[in-house]
Amino acid sequence: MPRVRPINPAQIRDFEQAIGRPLAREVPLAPLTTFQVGGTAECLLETRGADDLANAVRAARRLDIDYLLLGCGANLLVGDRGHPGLVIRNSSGAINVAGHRLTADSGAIMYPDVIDAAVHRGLSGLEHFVGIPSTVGGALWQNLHFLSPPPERDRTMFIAEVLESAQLLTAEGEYREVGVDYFRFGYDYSVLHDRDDIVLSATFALTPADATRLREIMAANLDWRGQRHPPLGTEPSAGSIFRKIEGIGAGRLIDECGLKGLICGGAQISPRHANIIVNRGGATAADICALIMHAQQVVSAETGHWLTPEIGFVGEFAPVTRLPADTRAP
Ligand SMILES: NC(=O)C1=CN([C@@H]2O[C@H](COP(=O)(O)OP(=O)(O)OC[C@H]3O[C@@H](n4cnc5c(N)ncnc54)[C@H](OP(=O)(O)O)[C@@H]3O)[C@@H](O)[C@H]2O)C=CC1
Ligand SMILES: C=C(O[C@H]1[C@H](O)[C@@H](CO)O[C@H](OP(=O)(O)OP(=O)(O)OC[C@H]2O[C@@H](n3ccc(=O)[nH]c3=O)[C@H](O)[C@@H]2O)[C@@H]1NC(C)=O)C(=O)O
Repeated sequence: MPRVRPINPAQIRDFEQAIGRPLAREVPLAPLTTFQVGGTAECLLETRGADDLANAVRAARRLDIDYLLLGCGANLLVGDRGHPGLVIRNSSGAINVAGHRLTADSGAIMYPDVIDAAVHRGLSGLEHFVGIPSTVGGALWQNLHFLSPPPERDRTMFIAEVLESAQLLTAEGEYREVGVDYFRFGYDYSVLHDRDDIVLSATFALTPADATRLREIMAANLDWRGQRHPPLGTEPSAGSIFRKIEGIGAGRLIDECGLKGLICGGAQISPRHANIIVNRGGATAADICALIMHAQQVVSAETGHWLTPEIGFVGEFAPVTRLPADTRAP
């Protein structure tokens, strides 16, 4: 992973001048991620709307500042040495509904804010993604997905299916409205993985439906997740650590290798779902990396499958010094 170049005093001064307000300094990033892990951001800006986000990104690019665009921090592990550049926290959260179309800023929170706004008006298409931490921008980046409603639960539903258009600040610095094809969506993939485009807002084309039925689907999906995944409120995590292995299951492989419950410092392979690592309190990024590497080595040796991380690693990492102990806890 490329090193983050520290932001220098001249860049800070010029950036503050460009956006017209001071940056927050030495901001702990752990509380801004669902893992609750990681060091500090040298500088942090909270955006105040889609225009503000675009201005901030344009200024960072013009001044050659290394920046991280942070949504809910739900799919990231921040290194213990933090981010020595600029973190732009996307807090642009406007949501508008007109007819069956919902338009939201990219920093709007999918659940509860965006999903509730749709369901409240009896609009179907987003209710499947209840309980998954994500901003609208993060949802497009990873093609947010969940299983189709019960009783069938026979396919995976993707946010791409209801996306109509999005406003981007492109890698080339242009403002552009694009349709769904632009994103080349796949499983856990969009073109945003390979291009430095920034999503400013998105419009979803939804379908009128009975709000009671939508709420039933939401309740069933929350129940499904509650039974299988460790609760985020008490067991912080970043969801699935490793990419899906179609037809086999990354979680199943780790489970079959007997690694559930394995502890390293404050981190643990969840006893509930083997593809999720939880922060039991005081976990460091190094603890989590040690468990990731250990699971990769054991699963490779025992099954021949190589587990590829699905989460993003951001900032600067300290070396892994502590190895997983063969202690298990429920
Ligand atoms: N199914 C599940 O149970 C879970 C799913 N997830 C998924 O993880 C994602 C988490 O979203 P979120 O917390 O908001 O994202 P994060 O804050 O975790 O950011 C992840 C990456 O998304 C990219 N990104 C975020 N916002 C934008 C934007 N406006 N424009 C372009 N790229 C952007 C950035 O990539 P870059 O650095 O390349 O610019 C960033 O590094 C969701 O897609 C969610 O589906 C997470 C946990 C559980
Ligand atoms: C949690 C995430 O997404 C989830 C998403 O919520 C659900 C529902 O759509 O489907 C996927 O979970 P999953 O549990 O099916 O994925 P895997 O970890 O590969 O597990 C596959 C299968 O292995 C089995 N399994 C799982 C865990 C375990 O401890 N033991 C076990 O045997 C289960 O039968 C499971 O169904 C997504 N995970 C991945 C890696 O794609 C995330 O992206 O962070």
